[in-house]
Amino acid sequence: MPAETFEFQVEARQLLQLMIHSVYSNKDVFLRELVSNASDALDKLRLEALRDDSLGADTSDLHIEIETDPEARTLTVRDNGIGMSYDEVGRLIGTIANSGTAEFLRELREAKEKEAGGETDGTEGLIGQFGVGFYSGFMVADEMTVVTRRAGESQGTRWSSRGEGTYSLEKVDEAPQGTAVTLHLKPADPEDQLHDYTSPYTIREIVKRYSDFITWPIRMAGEKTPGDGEGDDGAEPAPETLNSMKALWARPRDEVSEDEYHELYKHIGHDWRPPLETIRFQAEGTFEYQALLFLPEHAPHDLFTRGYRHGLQLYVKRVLIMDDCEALLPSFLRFVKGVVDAQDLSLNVSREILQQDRHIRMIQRRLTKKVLSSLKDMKNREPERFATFWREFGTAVKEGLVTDPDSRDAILAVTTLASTHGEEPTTLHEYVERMRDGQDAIYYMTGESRQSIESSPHMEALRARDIEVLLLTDPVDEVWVDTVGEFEGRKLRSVAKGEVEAVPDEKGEEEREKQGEEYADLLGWMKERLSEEVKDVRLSSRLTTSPACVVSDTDDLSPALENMYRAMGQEVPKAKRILELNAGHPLVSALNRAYGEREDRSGLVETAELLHTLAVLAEGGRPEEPGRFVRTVADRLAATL
Ligand SMILES: Nc1ncnc2c1ncn2[C@@H]1O[C@H](COP(=O)(O)OP(=O)(O)OP(=O)(O)O)[C@@H](O)[C@H]1O
Repeated sequence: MPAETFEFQVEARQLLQLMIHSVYSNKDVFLRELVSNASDALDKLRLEALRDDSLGADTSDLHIEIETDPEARTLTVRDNGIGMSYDEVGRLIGTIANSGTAEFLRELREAKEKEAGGETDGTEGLIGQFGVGFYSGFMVADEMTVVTRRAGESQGTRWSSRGEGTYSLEKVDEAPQGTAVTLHLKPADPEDQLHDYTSPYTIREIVKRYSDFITWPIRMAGEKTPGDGEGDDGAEPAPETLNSMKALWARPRDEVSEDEYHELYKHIGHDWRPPLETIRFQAEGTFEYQALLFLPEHAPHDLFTRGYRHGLQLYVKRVLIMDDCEALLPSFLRFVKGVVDAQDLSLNVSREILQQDRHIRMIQRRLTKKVLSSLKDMKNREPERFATFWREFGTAVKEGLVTDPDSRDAILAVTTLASTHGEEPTTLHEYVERMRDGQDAIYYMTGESRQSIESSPHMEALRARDIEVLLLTDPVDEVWVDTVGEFEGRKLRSVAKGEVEAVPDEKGEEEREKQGEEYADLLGWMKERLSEEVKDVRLSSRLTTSPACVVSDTDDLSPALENMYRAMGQEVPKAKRILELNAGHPLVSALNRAYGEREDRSGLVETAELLHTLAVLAEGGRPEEPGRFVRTVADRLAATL
């Protein structure tokens, strides 16, 4: 079959351009990327062969091979791993399958826009910290060729491109199992950090620096020593293994450098940035295992989508037996990357069995504890770094308050929340320490944003009495405050639910009683008139400036929670709310007066309804009939002119 020419997908073309005209200072990392792909391909083959005996693949000597040819100026990275079928090559190499890459391009565009807008945050730094897999080969090569054959298939595929918008694909008969990527190297240019990648010395250095931990042998053909005479220079010198293949988690701690951990993280986490935190852990005794965990610095964009692939790599005595093993960590820690290497598990254990396994559950508990205690340490020692972590992953961690009662206290110890106390977030413990004498509850309010909560009428009384309120804006906050209920013996109370007693005030109480009598008739009448919308109308102890607000009964779901359950497909009856009036507001006192003086109260019905709608609007809700509300207000305003 003749070679066919195809165009790269638009994003892939953008990326190629970026690579070719790269201002990327460290070009050496292309080799790390190709070796990382080769290592993944070997892992995949071994896992597939383990599951499927009929695969017909050769797994006898899985390895990576680097071959250089100084005369032809080529470098080849070859593996005898899973390989790719004809269709896969087109799909995986011609397009950008990796969401992280698409995200990178988006960030890059934004940085460029900023740059154009005169902001200094340039693109150079961003490119400088990025590795983009296969395409990074074009930083050092003006042509790349891939010859690959998928394990178990008979025909191979040849892909080649000069990185200029098109690539060619053809089927080939003779191809060894696995993948060989050949780079036709650009001339070396040390000034541009373009080293001579045909030099064994350079290759040795780069592999040692970036890929030493790779668990497969990375071999390089031995250097031919100049023949010392006739006949003996034809023998192939033995290949040299460049990496130690030593699992980092099995090496003594003081022998592993920070950089080595970071390189491993980039490989398994498919991230181009170093991790925020590295956590090492070792369990001895009857069930031995080692764990090496990483907390990323940035949340992936799909962290909250259903199909998010998470989990750690599970090794048994240095052999990877499962990728994305979800059973090792609870779902609220799904962003954690890393490796667990256990001594006594069966090599072909299935996911289903793992979910039930007692030892795995034990590992999960220990790892969860360890991650949470590391977070507490980070919070105490490096508050800024912790703030970065919490901004990215706090929402996910708070899910654990609901789903994992055993971890609740440890999560509460690091949960930081916005509060009216100041700009800095606070823990619940710090809140309790600041509580005023006589204050018996921890007050919070949920809403869409800090601003909308702060301007809500529910906050007025607490502000007047100088009581701190937690400002909760994550949807998950609605749920955990309900589940957790109390902290250090203090109830968590919504300022938008039930009666707010803030600091009991004797004089206020007396006055309220007297007012209650004065308003009793109006309140009864309004309750009847508005019975479709509210279950009660009462005077408020929480308003100082707004005329009215709506609140929920202590045990009712808040409107946001109702909506959340509905969005999840659950049937929830609409809980009627309570309308509270501010007797100190001229509109309310005038309405009471008019109510007492007038025989015909039909004109007052509209005012009662308006008051209710204003209360709904004030907390960010929507009137039932916005059009009617607008007409009524407009008519009333017109009448005042
Ligand atoms: N040596 C190889 N053997 C088999 N498949 C490969 C090989 N190299 C690349 N691929 C396939 O091509 C895909 C794209 O590779 P690329 O390096 O561009 O991105 P990636 O490895 O998925 O992401 P990242 O580089 O961020 O880890 C890989 O996911 C893999 O499926």
